[in-house]
Amino acid sequence: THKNFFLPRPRIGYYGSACWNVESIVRTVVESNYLANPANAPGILRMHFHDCFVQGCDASVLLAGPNSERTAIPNLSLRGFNVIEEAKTQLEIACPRTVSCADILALAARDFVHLAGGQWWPVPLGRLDGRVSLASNVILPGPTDSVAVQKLRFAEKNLNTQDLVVLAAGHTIGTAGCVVFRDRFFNYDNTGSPDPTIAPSFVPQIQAQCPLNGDPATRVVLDTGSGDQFDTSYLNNLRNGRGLLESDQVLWTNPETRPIVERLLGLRFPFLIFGLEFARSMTKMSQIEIKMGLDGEIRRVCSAVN
Ligand code: HEM
Ligand SMILES: [Ca+2]
Ligand SMILES: [Ca+2]
Repeated sequence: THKNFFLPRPRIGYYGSACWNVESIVRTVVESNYLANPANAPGILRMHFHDCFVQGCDASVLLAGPNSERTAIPNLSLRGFNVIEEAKTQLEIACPRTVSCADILALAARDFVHLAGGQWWPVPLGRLDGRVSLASNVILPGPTDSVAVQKLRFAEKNLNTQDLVVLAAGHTIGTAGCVVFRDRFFNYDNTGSPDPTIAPSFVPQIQAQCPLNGDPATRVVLDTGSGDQFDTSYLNNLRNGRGLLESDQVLWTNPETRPIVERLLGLRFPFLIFGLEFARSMTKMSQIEIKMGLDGEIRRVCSAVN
């Protein structure tokens, strides 16, 4: 509609001489934190997703305090807040009150994906930080959601079915806690048996890592065999019935999403190149409901409003 014409949009090179080295400062902080702990890569990628899906990409997820988004169940296992705060501290020295936490998070997610072996892409900048963060606003797709529900969550953010499949493949890195998927491997939907869509050999493998009497916080890689490489292995695992979450595996069983997985794997024409599509869909996701103009602020610290 005509209204979209006036929506402010972030752009490449937004900070210009106001903070000419913003990208290299973020990159350096990301590199040192990746070396210190590669788990920061999935941590920050997921944090960026959880930020953008709730009140837009405005760093609302970073605000601390009672009833903030951080206290909502899906956000309790977020990690890497220290990385964003470290970059912010350095940027406040180099270019005070200039670079938003929302932009830092978008850049850091891109840099971590690249360091983990994924595609690099340019990130338009100019997001402002939001002033509101409420746990009650946190509505995210869940690990037992059907494709229909996942599609709905993404459509609400103007992301299509291909974006859903491509972005879910962000699960090519990182881990999930046993509590999130254990039922699926022991007692799926109270059937007393595992989910029949799981590859038979995969069942005992996960059962051994997440025994019923074990610690529900134990973490298991989402992409078996390639948990720290940003590659297409996750998609191949779906094809082989080795998706960890139900929300992952249904992307293969569903007749609408499966052809997208096949195209990304080069099994069906027209082929899609995962790295390029991931960059494209991330560029869309990282511009959800951006605040510019009078809508927000540049925080001094990322955990609190000014
Ligand atoms: C499509 C719907 C999605 C669902 C249902 C979903 C669900 C989940 C769940 C349940 C976990 C495990 C959390 C835990 O146990 O700590 C997880 C982890 C993760 N998710 Fe998603 N997710 C979705 C989409 C995405 C998207 C779009 C991205 C990013 C592009 C993403 C990136 C990640 C990453 C990187 C991890 C690993 C986090 C870590 O190791 O710290 N997810 N997701
Ligand atoms: Ca947000
Ligand atoms: Ca992988």
